[in-house]
Amino acid sequence: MSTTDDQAAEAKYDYKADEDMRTDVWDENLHVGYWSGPEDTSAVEVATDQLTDFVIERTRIAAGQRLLDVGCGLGKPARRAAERTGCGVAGISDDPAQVKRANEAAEGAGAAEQVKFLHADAMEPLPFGAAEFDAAWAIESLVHMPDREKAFRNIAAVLKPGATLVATDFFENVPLDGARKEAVDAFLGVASLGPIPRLDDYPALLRSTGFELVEFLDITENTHRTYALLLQSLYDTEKELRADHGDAVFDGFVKAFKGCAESLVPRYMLFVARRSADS
Ligand SMILES: C[S@@+](CC[C@H](N)C(=O)[O-])C[C@H]1O[C@@H](n2cnc3c(N)ncnc32)[C@H](O)[C@@H]1O
Repeated sequence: MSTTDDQAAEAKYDYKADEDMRTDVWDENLHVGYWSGPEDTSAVEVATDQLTDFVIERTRIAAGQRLLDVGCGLGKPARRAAERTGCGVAGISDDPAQVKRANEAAEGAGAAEQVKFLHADAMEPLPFGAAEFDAAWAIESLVHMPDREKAFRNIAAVLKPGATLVATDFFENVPLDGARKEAVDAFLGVASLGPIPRLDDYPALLRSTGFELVEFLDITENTHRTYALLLQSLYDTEKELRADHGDAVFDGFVKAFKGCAESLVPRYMLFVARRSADS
């Protein structure tokens, strides 16, 4: 290592400034992969689509219905939902550059009529009418938001009563200490993520924001291979990454992904919730 661990831990990667690092190291799906078990050896682009498919199935969205994608990234999951189900999708991101890229990609795929992306912040009331959507999802975006309660209230306001919300999120089931705490702190710190919620708090959080929890799945073991693969990918492109982003950022990522790969943290969930009829 060319910097100390302390310097690496302090190095902050500018999450929004550089989309290309994430797509070069990983995929245009900006989320973890899903592997059905040890025998599933799918490559990253397949495994990340497998996670998207897992989410799509649970939205129960159908042709002609409208899906809200909260934290749409580069729009690959939304395009897949539209293609597989025939639904219309409105995606939002608080990053205008992402929105532009997502709309260009939808246009390129001939899906611009069916899939549209807008610049909007989920911490503010959303730019849609009441009860406009049949379903919503938030794939790995909640961990970027300072206040999940606000996000859920804003989403609830634009969903039909009985509509489905599916989300993936990180969580903590037991207080972390030692190597596991260090690994999670490094992971959150390197990309300014957090906070990570406690599992016990989740059902009440949903209830108080207009949802009922329908299904909860701990998919940590199905998704955790992500960190070892990310680490491998960092090493594969080490020279370019060090040149483009500096040693401190590179070393910070290595530390974070290595710690996670070795400690089975952070835990990762998928939940399905139903918009309450009376809120
Ligand atoms: C890890 S990426 C996931 C992107 C996409 N869901 C996917 O799976 O490919 C997180 C996304 O959440 C978005 N995001 C973070 N905070 C947000 C906020 N307050 N409002 C809207 N989008 C937000 C980011 O801009 C980014 O698009």
